[in-house]
Amino acid sequence: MLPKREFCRNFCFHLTTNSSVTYRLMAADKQLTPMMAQYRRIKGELPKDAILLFRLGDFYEMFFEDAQVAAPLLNVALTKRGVVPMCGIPFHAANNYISRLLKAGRKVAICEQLEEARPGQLVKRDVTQILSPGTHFDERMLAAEKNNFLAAVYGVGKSFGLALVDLTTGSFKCTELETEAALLAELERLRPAEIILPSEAARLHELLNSNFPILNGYEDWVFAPETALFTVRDHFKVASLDGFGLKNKGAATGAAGAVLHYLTQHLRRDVGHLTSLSCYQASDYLTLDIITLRHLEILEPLHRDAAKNATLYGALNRTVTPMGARRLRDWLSQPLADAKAIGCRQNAVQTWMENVSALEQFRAQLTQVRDLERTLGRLSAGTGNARDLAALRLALEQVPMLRSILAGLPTSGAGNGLLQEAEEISEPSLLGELGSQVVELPDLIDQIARAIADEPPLALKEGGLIRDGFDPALDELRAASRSGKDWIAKLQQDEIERTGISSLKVRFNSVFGYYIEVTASNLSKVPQHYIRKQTIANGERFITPELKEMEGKILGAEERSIKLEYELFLRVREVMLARLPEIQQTASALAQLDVLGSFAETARLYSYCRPQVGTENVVNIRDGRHPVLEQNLSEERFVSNDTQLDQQVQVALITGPNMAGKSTYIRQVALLVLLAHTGSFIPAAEARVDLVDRIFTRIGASDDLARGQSTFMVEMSETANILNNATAKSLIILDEIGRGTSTFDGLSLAWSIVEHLHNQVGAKTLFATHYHELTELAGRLPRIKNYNVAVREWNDQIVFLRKIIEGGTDKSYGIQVARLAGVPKAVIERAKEILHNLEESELTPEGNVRQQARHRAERDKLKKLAPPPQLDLFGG
Ligand SMILES: Nc1ncnc2c1ncn2[C@@H]1O[C@H](COP(=O)(O)OP(=O)(O)OP(=O)(O)O)[C@@H](O)[C@H]1O
Repeated sequence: MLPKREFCRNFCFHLTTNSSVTYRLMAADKQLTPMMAQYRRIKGELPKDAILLFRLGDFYEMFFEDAQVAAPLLNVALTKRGVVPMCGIPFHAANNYISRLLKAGRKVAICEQLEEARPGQLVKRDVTQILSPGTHFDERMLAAEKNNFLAAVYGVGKSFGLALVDLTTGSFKCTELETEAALLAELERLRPAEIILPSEAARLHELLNSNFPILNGYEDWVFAPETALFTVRDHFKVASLDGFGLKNKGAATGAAGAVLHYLTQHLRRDVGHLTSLSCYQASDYLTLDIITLRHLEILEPLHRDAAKNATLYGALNRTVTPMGARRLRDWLSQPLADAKAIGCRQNAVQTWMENVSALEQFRAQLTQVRDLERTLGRLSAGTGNARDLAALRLALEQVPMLRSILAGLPTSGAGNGLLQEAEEISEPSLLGELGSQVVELPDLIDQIARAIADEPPLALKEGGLIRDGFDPALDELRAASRSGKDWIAKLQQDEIERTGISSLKVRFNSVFGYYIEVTASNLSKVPQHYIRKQTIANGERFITPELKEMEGKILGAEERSIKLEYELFLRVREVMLARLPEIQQTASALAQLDVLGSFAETARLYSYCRPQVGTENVVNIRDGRHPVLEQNLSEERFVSNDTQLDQQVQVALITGPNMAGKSTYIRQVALLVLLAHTGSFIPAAEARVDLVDRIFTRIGASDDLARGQSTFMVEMSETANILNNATAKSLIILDEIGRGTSTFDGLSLAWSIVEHLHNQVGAKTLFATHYHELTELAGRLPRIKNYNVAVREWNDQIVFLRKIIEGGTDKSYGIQVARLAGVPKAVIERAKEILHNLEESELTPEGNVRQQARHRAERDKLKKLAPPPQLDLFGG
């Protein structure tokens, strides 16, 4: 017998072709074989860029261009039949291969056989799923703690509409962004797995192309607000979108409509579980631009090989469910801009910290809820199985206890005197509010408990899903099958007695069904009415008419009971779907409670404090620590530092040796300010962090060679962005501005940037620099203060104290650091010699003294100068 694949190939090509003129036959529709005509029809109805996996027996086959594209991606052989290129993948390992195609950014259409194959007849086939990178449910590609967003972007005038759908969780949201930079930052934050945009929107394509991998042009008319309005209204069955906050938001409506259209029409997906649409506004949140998101390493480390927890998210994440982890990422990358909302979260964290045993109990219980959002996503999108129903039940069973723990907490979390704004004391309790959104569903739990077996299998069509006693018809079928099996078991005993063959066995396999097996030495005793079916190495197999009759009964009953089980599963699923909005609301509330609990747990473990949050432009931190570094330092203990930015000190200039801790310190301040805006407590002894409107960072040197920008160009573009967009409410951290060019150019730029920030912008600024000359500025401008990172010199060596102290410094200790780094002794000694000469005078190319120290004279002149003009730095 041919292996199945060969059989299929011969079969299909027997129908398809028997000569090398296949391609011509394919091209003329009327001459196509029935199967190829079927293939053509199905392929013709699909999105052009989808690769069609066409089920043929135990394989999925790809033909023509699909095969040519897929074979190298899948690393399978590209073969030919006639002139038709083809390749195939085994059905049982298809998921692995499909993942590879999705990872490569392709869409995959899966065409199944809808009936048993019968030789000589065309099998019914149709597409059951079209998958794309932003719309699949493949666990191997999904990260539990990350959303898998499909995004749609639509530009109207200067605004951009952005809509996001995560099919795996049922999350659907949209917003409008006013600038390209804001759009890029939001996309960077959310990192969609796939983005659709109008095909003709050339500028948008250009803008997104270099930053985001999977962009798909989609029909322009679908984005038009009038069409989109209709699509969204139709999906939610509402007359107006005002209730979603979409009034007068053409760009957001366009994007939301397009994403729905793409899912339902292009990918033919069921989106019934997108039960709500939330429209959010950038102004509700602290603005973090793309550079800040990356450089502060909020969600992802800058360097791929960095430890996983080397991010703010990694250091803060103590959530106990994946949905909590996803929500935490959201909160950290989208800090709040409203003191009241921040106060509500702080109250919740504080309540937990004051009720630690309740917190522990709550978190232990919450663990059992697992990924309720994704369980719901799978069930409602039709990919879920009975195990998902069992998981849903387990999650819902935790609800009464979770609610009762919440109910036992004091209603107000405030009251330790740290709060600055008295009105926050009367805020409604966020814990109470979230608790009221967690819904108990005893009927549904009961229904699942009665219906679904304790440990159901993964497969839905092999039985074993439904409990005995749930459905009388199923019980009857099972009884029939069981009694048949008892009859067969008894038959073996009876036949042994009747024939005297003690080794006689009644067995079953999927090819022959039930049969009687007799070993070679006993064949002479086989009765006349046994019908020989097969000879095997050590004996023979027989059937009898009565055995076959009973087999028919058993198999019939089994087949029907499996079918019925599947129907019953679908019925229970329907019951669940009727409660979908309540369960989604419960999941969302539990995700938030998980984050609040995680904030409390981190605060408790690392002694965080509750920052006061006001509106007067003050940042005053006592004994602040870097949240990530403090958890990751193995050799040193983290040294805490203070920060004071207010009406008196607007710009803090931080000098100090290499390696002393300048960058760490300024990043730490930015992270603590950010963290305070999320409602989390922060690693400090005491803190007041007033609201800021944006956090800007200019850190580190990175080339953007892909876009043809040099290190210095990148540095200056980032600086320009800051100077053009910062306000008096912003926080800016600048690390070594000007380093990328010649000393004098760099110093001049740094000098005038600081002046501009001080005189024109008024933003709170931390400026770490190696230009000691800049410390002169503190004497000239009122709100600039010098700090340096203390070191102790000892026998020509330095000890880093990591303490930020007031005052400037004029030594870099670069040579000492070079020695610590292992630079050869001879080089170090020569460097010292050159340094000495430099300090005294200018050098010849050989490193010898040439003339008197002009440098020093210039500095002295500078010191004597009366208050600015600013360009006098190197004048004269
Ligand atoms: N407060 C601190 N407590 C303990 N260790 C610290 C502290 N601050 C910094 N460090 C350690 O010192 C190292 C160097 O710090 P950092 O990169 O901030 O120095 P830097 O002054 O910016 O150096 P450079 O000027 O060479 O860029 C950090 O990687 C960290 O391990």
